[in-house]
Amino acid sequence: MASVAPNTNTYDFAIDEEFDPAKGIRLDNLPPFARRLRAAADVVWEDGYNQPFLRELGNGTLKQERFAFYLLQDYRYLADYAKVHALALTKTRDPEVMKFMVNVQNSIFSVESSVHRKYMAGFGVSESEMNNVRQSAFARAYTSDILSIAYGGDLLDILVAVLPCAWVYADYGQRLAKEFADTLDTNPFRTWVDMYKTEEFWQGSVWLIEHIEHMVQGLGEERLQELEEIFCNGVQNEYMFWSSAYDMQYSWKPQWDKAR
Ligand SMILES: Cc1ncc(C[n+]2csc(CCO)c2C)c(N)n1
Repeated sequence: MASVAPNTNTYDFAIDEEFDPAKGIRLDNLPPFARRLRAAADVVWEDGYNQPFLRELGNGTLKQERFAFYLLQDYRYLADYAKVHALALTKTRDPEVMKFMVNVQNSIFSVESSVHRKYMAGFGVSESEMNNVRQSAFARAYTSDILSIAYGGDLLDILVAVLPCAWVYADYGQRLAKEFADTLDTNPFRTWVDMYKTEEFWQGSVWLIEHIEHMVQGLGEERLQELEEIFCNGVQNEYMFWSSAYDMQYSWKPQWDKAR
């Protein structure tokens, strides 16, 4: 059996500390609403980092077929994530927000999905197989959620809905790089960790956190709770995306996988 490391607390997130604007937004220096979101999602967030998929990805023992399942689902996910940003662009006339949305779309097609394509080519999976993958129930639930928010919600809803994607990945990427620093050189998943651990990826979250923080000023508690719900749901979807890939499960119940 693959060795599973004990729960390691590599996260600097300090829930009680005051935000110091002079330091800028960092994983250990979050403004109030971001801290509220992070605290509300904490149990799922930590379970996510400690789940088998991430443990084994970190120590290099994750089975290739589980990683390939994940990448195929993720490749499709990325296309929908780009569409969410395209829709967000239609909800604003603020050039800075519009530019961010364009940059994310560009980064998906030029940076992120090229890492996916490289891994898949190494696994002998063709582009046409990648484009015709059967979407899992868990992946569909996630993309349906964010797409419905993008179609029906306002800009703030969308920023909060896409924040878990950016923030969870930057956080886990940085933590994995730190925790498994000694063995990363020979880890087959190193390219993946290297991509998400970068400052550039974290800056995407910083941008979102800053704008969300600004936009929630003066909003009532009911609206803040709605946003918290969107965020926590996203973090849960991130968790299930990995755990269902680990189980290579397409349907809500594994025994339904073969029924179609
Ligand atoms: C299920 C899933 N959730 C989040 C990401 C990470 N991610 C997707 S797009 C983007 C920002 C711009 O490239 C980031 C960080 C992923 N790959 N798959």
